[in-house]
Amino acid sequence: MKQYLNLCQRIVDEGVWVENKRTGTRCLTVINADLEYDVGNNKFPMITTRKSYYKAAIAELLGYLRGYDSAAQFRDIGCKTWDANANDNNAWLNNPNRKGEDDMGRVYGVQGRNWQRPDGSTLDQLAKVVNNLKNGIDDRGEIITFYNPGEFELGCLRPCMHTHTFSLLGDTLYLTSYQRSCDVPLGLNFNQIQCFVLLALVAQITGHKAGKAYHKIANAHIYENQLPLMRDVQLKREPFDSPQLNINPNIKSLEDIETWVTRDDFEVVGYQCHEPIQYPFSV
Ligand SMILES: Nc1nc(=O)c2c([nH]1)NC[C@@H]1CN(c3ccc(C(=O)N[C@@H](CCC(=O)O)C(=O)O)cc3)CN21
Ligand SMILES: O=c1ccn([C@H]2C[C@H](O)[C@@H](COP(=O)(O)O)O2)c(=O)[nH]1
Repeated sequence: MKQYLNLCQRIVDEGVWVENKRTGTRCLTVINADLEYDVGNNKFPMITTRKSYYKAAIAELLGYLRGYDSAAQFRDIGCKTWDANANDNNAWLNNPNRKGEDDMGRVYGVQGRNWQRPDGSTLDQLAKVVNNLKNGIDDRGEIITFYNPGEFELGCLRPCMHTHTFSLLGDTLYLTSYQRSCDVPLGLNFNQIQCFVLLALVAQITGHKAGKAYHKIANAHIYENQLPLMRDVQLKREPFDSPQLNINPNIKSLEDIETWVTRDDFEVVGYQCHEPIQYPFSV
């Protein structure tokens, strides 16, 4: 939690104002942040200086792992975070590739599970990585990337946390995740949880111990309309100790994740937090 607050404070102290055309709201911005999460010792990186809706963050990750392409699918599993980008952004509403209400297009999990090859066949990046890791193989390219510049115009938003690299050292699995753009008050609260859960889940279904998850962010920002709440409210609070995350031990395969796992297979114990803060969201 301290590393999160340090990043927030760094943006407040050293950030530079950058105009943003897509949302029309300028952002206080820093470049480069390195965060790490101790998954092996189950220190769940949930924000404690405000209430964190961790189940929605986990549901969003489950949707990515299943290759969802519609905000309605995300809503059905308990996550409303894609409603605005699918239905309220003018550039996407006017894009002829949008297939109607709730369509997100070829973003995130679509690329992860259904990457299109030039010959028309598709590639399942996640299945390849899980199969290799299950067999103790790390070919130094156990990478899942959602970043497909050739198909940006087919999706509502370019992926933010775009690439995940898994590494095996003996029987311990590590994760390095890359993020190009980070809304620190809103998005990072979700992204920290997702890095942690992605490593914990993949370690569980491939039969390895989880080590650390490393999270590398290029552009980390606070939108101008979020700044007073961050600077004058959230940053004035003292954090509590990290809680722990219990994952249903019956989750044993990628197929389990695809078929029956829900956000209720994840339970946090020992979570103490301050009052909720509702940050404005820029579409
Ligand atoms: N401007 C912006 N920031 C983001 O963080 C973001 C996007 N856009 N677009 C794509 C996804 C959607 N994400 C979101 C969207 C909404 C919340 C949000 O409203 N969170 C609230 C409540 C969540 C709930 O009740 O389930 C929060 O207080 O954390 C979080 C992440 C992350 N991404
Ligand atoms: O997982 C996510 C998804 C999105 N974000 C934030 C980062 C930016 O504030 C916006 C995306 O806007 P771009 O103009 O495409 O950079 O969404 C996030 O923090 N985490």
